[in-house]
Amino acid sequence: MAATTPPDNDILFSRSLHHAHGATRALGGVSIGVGEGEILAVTGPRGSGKTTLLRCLSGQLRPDEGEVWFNSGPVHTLSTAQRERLRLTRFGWIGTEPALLPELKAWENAALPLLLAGESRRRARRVAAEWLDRLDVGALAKAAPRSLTRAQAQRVVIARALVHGPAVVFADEPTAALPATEGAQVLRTLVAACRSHGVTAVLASHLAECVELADRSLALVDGRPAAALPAAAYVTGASGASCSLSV
Ligand SMILES: Nc1ncnc2c1ncn2[C@@H]1O[C@H](COP(=O)(O)OP(=O)(O)OP(=O)(O)O)[C@@H](O)[C@H]1O
Repeated sequence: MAATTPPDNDILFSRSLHHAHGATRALGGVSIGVGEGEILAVTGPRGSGKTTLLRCLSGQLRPDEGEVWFNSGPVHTLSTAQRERLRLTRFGWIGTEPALLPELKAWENAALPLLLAGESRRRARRVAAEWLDRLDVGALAKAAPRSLTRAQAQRVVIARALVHGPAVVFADEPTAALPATEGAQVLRTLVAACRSHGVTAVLASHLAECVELADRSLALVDGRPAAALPAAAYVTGASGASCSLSV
């Protein structure tokens, strides 16, 4: 049966996502729509399925069942190579650990998506330097990753996730490996950068501040939206809007 296309106003959309890692169920049916330029916080306790959801939405993982749509095109039916290309050109990814290539300088790490896309080194360096400036680590452009603090390195990772003008950025607990104060600052910088450039963001985070900064939030429990939980356990965003979701 042909899949029905998702609503036009959602840049990212999933329908009834199910996924298991071996015998462990990670997602038990998650349907969600994210509008262009929206910031969505995904919350939930350890093991609730946040990482698996972000990996399915970003095309890293093909769900066992269900659909993922980006820009009205199906992601779940793409080949591995097509999904890799989509990730490289239209998405940005920020993991928990600030993973940088140790043999490259900070600016080269930040410029990687542009260099891989065949941009000239000169232009890639200029654009990467602009992003490092915006993220308050411009002075560290020539630094080796080993000389950076974890918070500085994560800012370089954020620059790398945004440097190629992605449509959607996914961040999986981007501040969990950072000291609390620095983590909150990095999160605020990330959200501000997405907002000022109209980038849609899906942020998994345990920080209450993430929910406050986001437009909407989705709480997961055992791989399912926690819509049935009491209001106090299901926090909505600053706008007061809860996420459009169904199971
Ligand atoms: N590679 C894997 N192999 C086996 N089980 C896995 C794997 N990855 C995740 N799981 C299990 O799937 C469930 C969902 O995990 P997931 O990492 O998506 O949740 P999470 O909310 O991101 O958790 P955390 O906050 O700890 O990162 C958990 O029960 C987890 O143990």
